[in-house]
Amino acid sequence: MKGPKALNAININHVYLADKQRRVFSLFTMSFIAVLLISALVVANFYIYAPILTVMLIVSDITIVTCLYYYFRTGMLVIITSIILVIIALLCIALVYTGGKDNTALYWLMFYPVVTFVCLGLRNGSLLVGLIYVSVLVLLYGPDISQVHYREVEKSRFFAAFTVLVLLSFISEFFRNKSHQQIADITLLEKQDALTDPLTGLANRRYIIDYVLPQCDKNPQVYLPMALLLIDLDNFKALNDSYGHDFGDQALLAFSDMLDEQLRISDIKARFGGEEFIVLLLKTDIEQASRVADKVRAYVANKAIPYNISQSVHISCSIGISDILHSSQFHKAVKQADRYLYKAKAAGRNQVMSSYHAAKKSARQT
Ligand SMILES: Nc1nc2c(ncn2[C@@H]2O[C@H](COP(=O)(O)OP(=O)(O)OP(=O)(O)O)[C@@H](O)[C@H]2O)c(=O)[nH]1
Repeated sequence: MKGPKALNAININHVYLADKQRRVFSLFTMSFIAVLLISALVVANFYIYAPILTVMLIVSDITIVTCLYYYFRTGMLVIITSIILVIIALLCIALVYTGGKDNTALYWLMFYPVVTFVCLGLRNGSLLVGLIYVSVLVLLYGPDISQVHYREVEKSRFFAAFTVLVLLSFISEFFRNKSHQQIADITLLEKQDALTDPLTGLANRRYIIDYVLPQCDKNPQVYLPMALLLIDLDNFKALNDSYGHDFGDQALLAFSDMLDEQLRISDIKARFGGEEFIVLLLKTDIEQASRVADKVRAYVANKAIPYNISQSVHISCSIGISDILHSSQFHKAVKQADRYLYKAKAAGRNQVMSSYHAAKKSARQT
């Protein structure tokens, strides 16, 4: 069995969108509380705090609100969250330096690791939490530069509690992130499975209906005009009867490789069922598609498929072509291509039939 090579377009954006919503919601909740607290600090302690700290608090408030405004305009979640959390980290460090109101600064730090891991994830969160952890460690136990002196017992109790909190926040984010990734992987695999032919790894009918046509509707300039090739392997029953069902499977696999070898990566190749395939040639008209189909037909007919060490087998295919000028024409186009395919079979198989071939034939006759 081959991998789902044709299905790169499948995405699981909804899984990532849910995670983004979680982060956005956390960012706004955190920012709302931060702005409220900072404003309350400014108002309540206007005469107590040093003017520099008051100015810092006001500037921080304004910067946080401006950042949120820019998030609405640009959607740059990680950068804006990082800026806001750096501002809050600097404020926390300044609070520890000054002691805050009645030396309560250390208590406010307790929120920081939880909020930072939730909003920024494991990697960026670890950087910022590490920064604040080291800064506070230096302020409390390093050179005596702080404006306040915390009691030894207060410092050691704070550090024990803070360290446990940092570790728990890290562990919980680590496992949340891991399970989120596993859910994303499983969702992607399930989605690919549902849209893939298990034998050839090509797309299936559902992929065309559920993915290609809606995409074609959204971005017609990328897809249209589109040519539809309905391809059926010739005398496949006889091949199965002569060489066995396993070799029949091998021939289907070899045929899907031939499609890959002959067509562009951007062309959509799907197994429609049994020994019938559909190829959608993007931005291709009937004349170009007829040439491509002739090339594929000749290639398939000439390529030998090894049966055993001494023997190989040739297969052939018949192709009917139609064109699609709007995604709504798909089902009609399949029926039209099927009519041409029937003509190709009736004309002796190993043939391509399309309106272009029909026009050429009648031009030759006149
Ligand atoms: N090995 C194998 N055979 C399959 C598979 N799917 C369908 N078939 C066989 O393909 C054969 C198709 O036979 P028919 O529909 O009579 O067509 P045909 O023999 O190719 O004849 P024409 O299409 O008229 O050239 C059937 O015998 C199916 O059993 C598959 O996945 N593997």
